[in-house]
Amino acid sequence: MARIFSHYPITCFTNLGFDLSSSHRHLRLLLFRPTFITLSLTQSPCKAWIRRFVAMDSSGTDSAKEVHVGLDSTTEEEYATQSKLLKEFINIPSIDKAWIFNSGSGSQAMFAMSQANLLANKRKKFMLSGHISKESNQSVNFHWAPFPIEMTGASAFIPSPSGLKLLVIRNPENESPTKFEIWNSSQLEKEFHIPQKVHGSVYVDGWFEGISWNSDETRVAYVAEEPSRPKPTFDHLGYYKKGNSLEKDIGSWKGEGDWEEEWGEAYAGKRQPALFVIDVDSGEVEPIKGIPRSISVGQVIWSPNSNGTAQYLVFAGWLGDKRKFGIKYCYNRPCAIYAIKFISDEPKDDANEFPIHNLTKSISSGFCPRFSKDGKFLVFVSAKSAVDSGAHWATESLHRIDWPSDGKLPESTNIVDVIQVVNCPDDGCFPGLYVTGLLCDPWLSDGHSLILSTYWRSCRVILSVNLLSGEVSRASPSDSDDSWTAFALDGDNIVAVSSSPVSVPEIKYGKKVLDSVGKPSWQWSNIQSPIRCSEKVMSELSSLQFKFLKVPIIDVSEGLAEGAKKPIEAIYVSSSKSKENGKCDPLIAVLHGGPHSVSPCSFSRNMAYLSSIGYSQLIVNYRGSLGYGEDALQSLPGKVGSQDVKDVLAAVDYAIEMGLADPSKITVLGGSHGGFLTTHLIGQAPNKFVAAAARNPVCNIASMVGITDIPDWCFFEAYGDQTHYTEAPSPEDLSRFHQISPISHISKVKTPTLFLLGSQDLRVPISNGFQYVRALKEKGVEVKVLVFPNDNHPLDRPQTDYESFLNIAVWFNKYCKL
Ligand SMILES: CC(=O)N[C@@H](C)C(=O)N[C@@H](C)C(=O)O
Repeated sequence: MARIFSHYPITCFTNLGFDLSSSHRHLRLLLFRPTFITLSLTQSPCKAWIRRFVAMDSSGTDSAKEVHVGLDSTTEEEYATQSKLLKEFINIPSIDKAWIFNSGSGSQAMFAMSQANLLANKRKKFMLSGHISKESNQSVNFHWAPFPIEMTGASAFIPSPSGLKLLVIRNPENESPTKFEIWNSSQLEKEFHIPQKVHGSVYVDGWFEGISWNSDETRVAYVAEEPSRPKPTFDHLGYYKKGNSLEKDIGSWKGEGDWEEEWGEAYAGKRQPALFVIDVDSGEVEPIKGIPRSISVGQVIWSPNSNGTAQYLVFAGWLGDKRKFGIKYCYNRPCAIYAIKFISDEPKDDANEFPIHNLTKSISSGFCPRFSKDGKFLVFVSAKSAVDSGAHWATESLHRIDWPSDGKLPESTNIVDVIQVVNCPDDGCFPGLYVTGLLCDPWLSDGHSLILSTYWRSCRVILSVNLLSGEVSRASPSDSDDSWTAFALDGDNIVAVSSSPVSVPEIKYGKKVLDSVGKPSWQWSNIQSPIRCSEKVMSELSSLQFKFLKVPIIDVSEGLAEGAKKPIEAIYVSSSKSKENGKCDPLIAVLHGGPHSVSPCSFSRNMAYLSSIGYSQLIVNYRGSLGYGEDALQSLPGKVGSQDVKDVLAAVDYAIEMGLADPSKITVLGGSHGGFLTTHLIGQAPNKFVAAAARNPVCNIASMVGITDIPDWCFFEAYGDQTHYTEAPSPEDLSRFHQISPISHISKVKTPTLFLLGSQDLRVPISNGFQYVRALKEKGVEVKVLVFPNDNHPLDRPQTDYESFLNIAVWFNKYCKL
């Protein structure tokens, strides 16, 4: 729940959504079904809240505004109406993961899905399974189980390679033990409780996360928080007690001890990721020794278990010895693939540590290791372009190491390039690799081709990559404008999910076929969707359409690399209904963060909701975005606040010229670097936008640099190289940071702006937004601020997400007069 600059909660969420239908004298909060609480506004906390809310909902001083009670009845009515529609969109589930199991009678699919639970402010997790049958006419049918099964409370599900066992991990919310459950096809076989003194929560963050069964299904290797480190203890007199312990003891108290670096945003309070192996029969947990503490371990897998050869644990390791910068969204943190020998029956004492091998010494980044099915190759992704340049994300490469058949690792490994960084893709050609990870088992039956999902311009596509030849071919349909993600393989067939801004995620089944020269392609069939939306949502979506706009760039400055001179891409989403007098709907310019990220052409509940209430969208992938090759991406650093702003303005002007936007009804919305652009645009183009909404925006890099978890980002994006970085910025640095920040254009701003801020944000700390807000208030610009006390950078907890987009809708409606 948000705070609107006050200590009093303003909204009450129910399983029905949000209702603030009150008269001027009473605020009515709708609780579970028939229960209403009527709070008299003469009661002090509520009154104080209303007073502050009004103050921030308008410009200037707050003194005289207190006579009004928060919202007028029309606005309240609007919140009530909007909340009902938004709730229908928010209810749409997501498909998060999938597994395929093969048995004699065909394949069985299991889908992990989730849905917002507003009241609990969590996502409800559930599992839906189905039988895949291939009909004689080549069509494919999924026979779904009648109902999904709720799985809330489970942090991870990891089926064993044979599909006969399922490991369920339940991380605790407090200092309780972590639970490991081993299920067979009909019941719980074993349950182990791993106390905090052994390790903390298992990492299930999609970054360090790695949970891997060995081939004979007797052990699981995984990454978990190392045990708590002992803290200094003081007795009741305050005297230091020798021999620190972890135990709590009446009559003594714990100090804090030495501060330790953490991995920044999203990792606050998380202890160092370390490697463990559990024996699934006895429950015995073995911490893997011999890995220096300077390496944060992640993404562990087992090496092939060939007869008589040594078995290794292979993992990615990030160096965090000197300084840990924020790692979330930051692929530029140096990392390598390591291997350490695992010998289970050796006596485990410290003398028996095995050396750790760095397999990727010759390049600055290696992660996501995967062994080919026959164990001959080890494949991994590299973000060396990001590490070497300093961009937080850049075009990636894919590499291969031939794994020694005798299990003896050589002193130095030969790394073969499979996919190289693409600088300037030819039109319509592969633009380079942009993956966040690989499937657990990405292999086709030929043993040397793998399936992956990557950004390709504004779309996500599925590729097949031949590891031997480096040939890359598109497995998802090349004539589709939707975004496609591979979820699992059923032999050589692909189970995927596709979506677009105007269509909810759908499951697709791609059957591999060979052409006359033996080249594979995939024939795609629709699978009856497990995602059912309300009729209202379906009808709203059916009246929407989208297309790609190719927008010529306006500043072809000298020295610009070839790939940075090409038109940028924007996705235009609009209603397909024809308008009276050919009038345009109001438009939202939608700007992603990063800046080295991308807005893919895929479904977003919130954005679909905004479309359904009558907004067109112009989703701009300005230069610097992923998916367009390295030249375009690297053209932005050193020019942020200028080149990216010009690109967005070019896209908006292009939409106006094409008759797609009414210049008097254009709004702008963005978060983080997208919020940097939003606040830049209202300063640099003060007459262009009638309203703006900024989510955790970067407003002043000069004040952010000292407190963000990624100060290196500030230098890199400001100067375009890594040479200027220092922990102690000079006055010249600060002056440059100020000059390229939205705050330097504050005097020109007039656009009413909504701010959505998370108090726990370590990436763009809340003070950055506040400073800008206060400066706007000082000038009398209309602002509204929602603060989410328990949210960090993404503002994506269900209640926060819901309240944010409800307010964005009402805010934009106010200025676009819908
Ligand atoms: C690298 C990074 O986190 N940059 C932030 C300023 C930002 O824009 N973040 C992106 C990823 C976001 O969308 O939040």
